[in-house]
Amino acid sequence: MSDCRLSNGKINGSEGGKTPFLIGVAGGTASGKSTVCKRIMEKLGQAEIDNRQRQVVCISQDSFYRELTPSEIAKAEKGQFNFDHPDAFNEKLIKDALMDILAGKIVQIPIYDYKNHALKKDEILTIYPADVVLFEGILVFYFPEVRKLFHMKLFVDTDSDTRLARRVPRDIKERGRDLDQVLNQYMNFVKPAFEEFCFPTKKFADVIIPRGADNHVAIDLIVHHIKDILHGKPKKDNEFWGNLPLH
Ligand SMILES: Nc1ncnc2c1ncn2[C@@H]1O[C@H](COP(=O)(O)OP(=O)(O)O)[C@@H](O)[C@H]1O
Ligand SMILES: Nc1ccn([C@@H]2O[C@H](COP(=O)(O)O)[C@@H](O)[C@H]2O)c(=O)n1
Repeated sequence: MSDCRLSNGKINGSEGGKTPFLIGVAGGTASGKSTVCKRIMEKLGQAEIDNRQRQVVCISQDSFYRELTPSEIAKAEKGQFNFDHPDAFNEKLIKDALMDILAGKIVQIPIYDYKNHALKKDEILTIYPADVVLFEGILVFYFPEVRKLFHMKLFVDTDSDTRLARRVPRDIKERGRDLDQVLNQYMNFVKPAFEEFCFPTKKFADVIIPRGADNHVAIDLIVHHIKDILHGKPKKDNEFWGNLPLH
């Protein structure tokens, strides 16, 4: 394996492995994107499998937040930085990583630390060549150059009250925030950016999943489709799905 280190510490190595089926999973904050991906992996019996042996892996777009300047970090600590704007992400690194994954290379992805608004220094996720790669995040369909890389696009469509009701306790318990900070950030940045940048990308989805992980029918259908791919059935775009929302 030959390695090259990218600017955010990612190391990409050429393995000449298989080209995975790349699935994008978009949706608003706390819509259930990660939970949907987890359910898909569980139903495929992939959740407990060693990273190296996995046929299905999941990557978060949050691993590609760009590094902040000290003054931006100071703003972020007060809930005054816009993490929901496309400029908060490093589009080039997203594209490079996905292209490397599609080329069957071993790719190392940093893990994001929401408490410090930065990538973790001591933790990295190694993505070995897999059959299916899920890439989830609020703006995974926003950048055209990234969007065109997906073989299949899912949009998790959960109503905004439910999303806010989930985000508040999650950000307080898991992301080190207080109530005022979460609500101010939501009203000033998260909600307007969802309307301007995330929601309009729903039209690019092949499959819309209302209610997220509660939608067992949609998840079962997606899993069925992935199993067909893993068992070598042809993987043509929209072969099965058309452009139907799965109500
Ligand atoms: N169907 C569900 N029912 C109840 N809680 C849920 C459901 N889906 C997700 N959650 C919870 O909501 C929060 C956000 O879910 P998550 O999957 O992390 O969303 P996202 O990845 O879109 O931000 C988490 O605390 C998760 O446990
Ligand atoms: N330092 C950060 C980075 C991101 N966020 C928020 O995370 C949301 C995206 O993650 P989801 O799991 O909710 O999809 C996004 O809405 C950002 O506002 C943050 O608060 N702090």
